[in-house]
Amino acid sequence: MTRVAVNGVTGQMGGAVIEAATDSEVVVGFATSDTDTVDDVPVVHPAEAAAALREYDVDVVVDFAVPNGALTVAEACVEAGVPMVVGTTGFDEDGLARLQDASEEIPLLKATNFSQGIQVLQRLISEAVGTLDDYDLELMETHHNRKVDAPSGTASSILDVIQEERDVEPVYGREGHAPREDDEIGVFARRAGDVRGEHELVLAGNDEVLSLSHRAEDRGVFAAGALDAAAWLVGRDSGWYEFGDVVDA
Ligand SMILES: NC(=O)C1=CN([C@@H]2O[C@H](COP(=O)(O)OP(=O)(O)OC[C@H]3O[C@@H](n4cnc5c(N)ncnc54)[C@H](OP(=O)(O)O)[C@@H]3O)[C@@H](O)[C@H]2O)C=CC1
Ligand SMILES: O=C(O)C1=N[C@H](C(=O)O)C[C@H](O)C1
Repeated sequence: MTRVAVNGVTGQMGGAVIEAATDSEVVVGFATSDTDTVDDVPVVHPAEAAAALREYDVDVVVDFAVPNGALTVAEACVEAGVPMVVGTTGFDEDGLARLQDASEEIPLLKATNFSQGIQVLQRLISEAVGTLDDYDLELMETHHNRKVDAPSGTASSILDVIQEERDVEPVYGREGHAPREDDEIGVFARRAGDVRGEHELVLAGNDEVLSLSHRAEDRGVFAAGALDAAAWLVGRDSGWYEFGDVVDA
């Protein structure tokens, strides 16, 4: 069985990963709060992560935490020579560059969304935006009221896919008094209740509206995808990998 360490083990996704780990074993977790165990998994402070990776003979780290915490543990993975799957979202440019640096030393797979449906949605969006090349585009996402980063990592990735096809300028949370420009894309983030994650792209023009959307119904879908990615990553060469590499394999 693959021996997994979970960064952010006390969080919503940390719990989902422990629950989904049936073909692998979660042997240790990292979090900053003063907690000894989560579901019998020992919890270690991220500052001690490198030693814990060796002590618990960890094969791979699965991370769903916060950007600073992910970067601390990425450095520990480099020190201990352990591959890392990064699910945390909301990195700034400097954080992304530090992850890239880590990927020169260890196999590192980063995805803003570990559901297979989002992989397919991104391909459909690429085709639709390329084909309906003069339609207005508007991107919406909805998440639970505890989510701290906006727009979601997934929405940012979808925007990247769109910008590969069209030169559009994002307008975040439009307000005020101004005509819509042809080259703009409205991007909207809603936070309410316990919504697991909804993303929708609307394409409108020529007397029609096309809507492409995805809804995650349980965090288990992300946890299962991340664990698949973790098992796939063990034994790979150092480098930067994406979830598409796993799904297409
Ligand atoms: N890629 C994907 O498919 C998905 C990505 N996500 C992303 O995963 C991340 C976590 O989401 P979620 O579980 O809902 O969030 P939570 O707030 O529930 O959990 C965050 C976790 O991070 C821990 N944490 C905080 N600071 C640090 C630190 N410095 N080092 C290590 N751990 C730390 C918290 O514990 P403590 O306070 O005890 O340290 C907690 O365990 C978010 O960025 C979210 O966007 C979520 C779902 C799917
Ligand atoms: O915080 C979440 O919950 C989620 N975060 C990811 C994101 O920012 O896109 C993935 C998913 O939508 C759930």
